[in-house]
Amino acid sequence: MSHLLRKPNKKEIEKGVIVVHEVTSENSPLEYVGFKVIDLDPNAKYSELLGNQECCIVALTGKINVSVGDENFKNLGTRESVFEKIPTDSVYVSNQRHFEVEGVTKARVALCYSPSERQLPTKWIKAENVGIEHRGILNNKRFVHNILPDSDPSANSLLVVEVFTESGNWSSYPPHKHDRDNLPNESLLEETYYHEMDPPQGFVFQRVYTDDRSLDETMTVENGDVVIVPKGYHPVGVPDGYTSYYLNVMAGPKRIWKFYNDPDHEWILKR
Ligand SMILES: O=C[C@H](O)[C@@H](O)[C@H](O)CC(=O)O
Repeated sequence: MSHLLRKPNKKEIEKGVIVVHEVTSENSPLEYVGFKVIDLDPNAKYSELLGNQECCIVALTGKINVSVGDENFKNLGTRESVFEKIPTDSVYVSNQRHFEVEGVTKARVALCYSPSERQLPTKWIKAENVGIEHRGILNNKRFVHNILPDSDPSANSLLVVEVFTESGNWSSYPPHKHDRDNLPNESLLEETYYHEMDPPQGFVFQRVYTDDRSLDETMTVENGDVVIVPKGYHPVGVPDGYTSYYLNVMAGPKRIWKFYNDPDHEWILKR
């Protein structure tokens, strides 16, 4: 199995709190991006004191209460399944802050991390304020919920977006990369993909590759898997009959999303 592919690895760290994924700089090739998926039973609590990291808490499914210091956000979350295709609530938490997430219902929560040394205000990113963007034509159509885009100055280095790709379409396509700190042509952003499939027995193919093919991994990615993108192009193809969801976390030395398309495939944009 590719070293970039992570299957769910559930660990109950305390009653009703299950860590499904944990990607860190210690257990991955990533230096900037960290990522966790947590399942919470009703009334179960997960808490953390952040060091020099910021965190975006995404209510993937179910309802949660979030407290950050003396700020409390109640009944966050808008959906029982990501495939309701409606934006959800998130909370931005800055460095050196303590947060707690409590399950109101059974809930799945994504914790998206990146470096932060300049403490910023805690922010409830309300579902109704999440920008929706339709991209692509023909079989390259997908739509995006921009949870924490680079146009939102609420974070120091973190970018968070969720992407829906319908049956028979491709996304993160034409293949693009952002692995060079070379603005204005390209920014350097590491990335993680948290994937879900509808129906759940589905799969997508994701390739992660570099121009010199020193890295060239093509993965069969299933429901609940995580793909790590330290560098390179990273297209996703969705088989007929299935809908793909993924949550992207990106971070790097500069909080700008400027990607570079693979010249071999950029022609498809000119159809
Ligand atoms: O770089 C960002 C990720 O590859 C995805 O968020 C991608 O941009 C989604 C898409 O536009 O197809």
